[in-house]
Amino acid sequence: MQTIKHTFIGPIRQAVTMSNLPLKGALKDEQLEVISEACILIKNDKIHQVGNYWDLYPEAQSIGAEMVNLKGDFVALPGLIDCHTHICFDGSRAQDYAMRNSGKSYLEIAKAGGGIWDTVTQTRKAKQEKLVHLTVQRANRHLKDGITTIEVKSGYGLSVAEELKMLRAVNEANESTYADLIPTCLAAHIPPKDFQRTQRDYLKSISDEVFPVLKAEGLANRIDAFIEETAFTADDIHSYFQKAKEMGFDITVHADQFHTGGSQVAVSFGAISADHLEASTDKEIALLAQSDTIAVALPGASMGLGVAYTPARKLLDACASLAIASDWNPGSAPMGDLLMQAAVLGTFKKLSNAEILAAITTRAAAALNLHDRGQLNSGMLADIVLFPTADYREITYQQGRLKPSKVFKRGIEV
Ligand SMILES: N=CN[C@@H](CCC(=O)O)C(=O)O
Repeated sequence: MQTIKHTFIGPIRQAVTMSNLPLKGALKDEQLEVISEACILIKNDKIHQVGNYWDLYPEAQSIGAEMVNLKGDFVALPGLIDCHTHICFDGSRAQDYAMRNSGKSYLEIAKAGGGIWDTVTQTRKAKQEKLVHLTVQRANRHLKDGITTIEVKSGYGLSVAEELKMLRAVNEANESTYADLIPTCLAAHIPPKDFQRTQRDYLKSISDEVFPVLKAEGLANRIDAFIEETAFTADDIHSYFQKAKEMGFDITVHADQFHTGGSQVAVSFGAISADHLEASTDKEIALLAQSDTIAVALPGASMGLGVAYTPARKLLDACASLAIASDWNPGSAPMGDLLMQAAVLGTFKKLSNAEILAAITTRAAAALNLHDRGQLNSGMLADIVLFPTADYREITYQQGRLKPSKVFKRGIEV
């Protein structure tokens, strides 16, 4: 028989539940549900109740809940969610960064054989155990920052064996960190330079030989592709995505990073999300807004490359859904600080607190097709972050410098 454990956290000056918000469109801070003098009662790994501290205190005591008595002011948010990362990699691209800062563009470096291919070379040399270790280290750094769910892409393997090595490493890493790692197969990152036949032949080898293993071993439910000049065209990807859909995978797309075209592919395949969108124009914004595909802004890539931010304000005003992710990777986004990047995007694109916080909680959960997290609500996973402040607005105001003092993952303080 399973033992039941209750945990009672409080008093919390403000619990920002992120509940009852629309999935799409602009949000105002007044739409946030903020419970003052709040508490959270946890039952095993789930939230049992969120309410007033004094109302729930007697019940918590009577059922013998473990009391987490908070001293001082705290704001509670649902565990943050980073819905786009590439944290499974080996090596550094400090050299690329210096080259970019001295005038070479990301695409020029890629065309000259550097960029993503450089990381592929270094990641292929690493043993699976080393990738597990590096991924766990990075995931734990994120966890300290309050990020309890982290999507992790492959895409630095680019062969049947190496892509599987990466995805097995991500799954193994998931066993060694409290954070939940959500693996995505990005074998369609760029065409591998050492594959002797056509790009379509390469994609066919992945869909024939990798997709069935992903299903059989439960390694990933998500298939991603980079639609770009130096990567794959809409035509290249058509049968690849069709096969992925037939097999029941969720689709996500690296879209409109430098040139448009990717978001059209994402919408036509009913992708869960279209990520990047720095180059999206009004046409792509309208397309995304009319679809169920979530737009994911990656401000860390804009900062890493020194290019324009995703038109987040326009997307929200057009009634698209917007998530924000760190894109943490060794090339375009080496910083990996989700909260800082989301807050800064907010200042440049005039986003409300509600829009920024929804983009890294409930809307980010939707971008991963996860419906059990992202809100402080009965029945949701007990993924909870406590920031040492009395006013939730301090979290974005301090632009990432205010770090959580306590993080709970599935009811356990980590
Ligand atoms: N744009 C393509 N992929 C990654 C960058 C990966 C890299 O540069 O290593 C991104 O999401 O930004």
